[in-house]
Amino acid sequence: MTVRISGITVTPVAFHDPPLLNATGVHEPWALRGIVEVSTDDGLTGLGETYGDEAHLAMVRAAADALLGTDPYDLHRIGTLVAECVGSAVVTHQHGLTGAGSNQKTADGVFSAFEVACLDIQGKAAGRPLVDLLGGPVRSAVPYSAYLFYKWAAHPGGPEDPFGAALDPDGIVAQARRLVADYGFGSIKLKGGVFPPDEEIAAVRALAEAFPGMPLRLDPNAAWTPQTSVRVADELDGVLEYLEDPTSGIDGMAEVAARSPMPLATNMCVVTPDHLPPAVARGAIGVLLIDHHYWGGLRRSTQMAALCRTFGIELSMHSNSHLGISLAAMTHLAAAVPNVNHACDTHTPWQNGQDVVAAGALRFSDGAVAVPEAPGLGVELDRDALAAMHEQYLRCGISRRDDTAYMRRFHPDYQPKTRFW
Ligand SMILES: O=C([O-])C(=O)C[C@H](O)[C@@H](O)C(=O)[O-]
Ligand SMILES: [Mg+2]
Repeated sequence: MTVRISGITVTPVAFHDPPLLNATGVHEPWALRGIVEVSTDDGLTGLGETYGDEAHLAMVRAAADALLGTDPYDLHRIGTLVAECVGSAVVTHQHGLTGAGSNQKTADGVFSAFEVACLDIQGKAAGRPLVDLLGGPVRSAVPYSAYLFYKWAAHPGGPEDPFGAALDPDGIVAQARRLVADYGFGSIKLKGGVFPPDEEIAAVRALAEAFPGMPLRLDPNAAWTPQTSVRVADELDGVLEYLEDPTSGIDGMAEVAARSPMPLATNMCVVTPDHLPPAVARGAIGVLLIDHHYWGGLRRSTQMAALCRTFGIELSMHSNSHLGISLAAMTHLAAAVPNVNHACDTHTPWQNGQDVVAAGALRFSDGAVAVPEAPGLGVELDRDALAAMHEQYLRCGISRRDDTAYMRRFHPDYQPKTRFW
């Protein structure tokens, strides 16, 4: 029986984002995403979620046109058509928090949204949850970590958000208490690279005291030199389960890893398959934070996971600001991969209930999300919410995430922090 893709819509959306601080600046008041709906001539629709920056969306739209008439089971052909559309283009995320841009990463990022939607269709056609297309579940619920951010109480000129300020160890511990109480998280990640390393060490120590025995991570997004990274690693020996991207580049990470008491993790220096051989050869990383949005979808992520297992690299999962389609995809993926042995990152709490998917399919219990059992991704679009968030996109005045430019509106001399301390 032949099935063909008969329609694809790409809808940019915007949702409120708190003023979360990182090594490149501060989150703008709106986070952008692209929602992809792929429909087939036999009446099924699959969902995908991707980045919302204009340049990326232009490529997603161009690829969407090229995919009409293709078979949603023929993911190799879809990959080829996407690569042809992308050509030699390189789209980079201005914030740089997910490492350098490349042509491969650009094509993989466009492909991913369609791959997830096609797998959603395949699952619906088979009457099976998506996880079954990835080899079946090795866990019935996926643990996520409390993702802490230093933050302002409010966007300048705006109302205070429900999370309040977190600018010192007390604020960070209070934020952690709130997230752990509300979601039941059993691991904690602090986004660092905001304050001098000693202040962030103090915050991690305060977390260790407040949550004895809880796995902790610190991620300064390469804000430190290798020398500083080694010092911080030494000071936090026995406190961190892993240290994420303390410095930049495979060489820099390898230099730190050789002297660090805990494993180093990355979502910055290994971001396409060609980075893995040198990272393995140099012993640069112990944990990879996989992210299907830029690793070319869910199946390619499972292939990377298998490679990592071969080389003794453990897995966690990376997250940018996202909505429920992504959370569902991340949950199916992590449920199907045996060596996701650390709680995954998610920005979900920072959405504060905003979503394009109907409530109910994705719930946190004891810090974990149960794998949806309905066919495909197991989530349905809330069309009213989608329309409202699209309106927000049209009115928000942001078409590309730029944490540095936003920070400079309030601190004109601000410099992003790469190997700064
Ligand atoms: O390195 C990471 O874990 C991230 O890139 C996560 C996010 O991009 C986070 O840093 C953010 O949104 O500010
Ligand atoms: Mg990171």
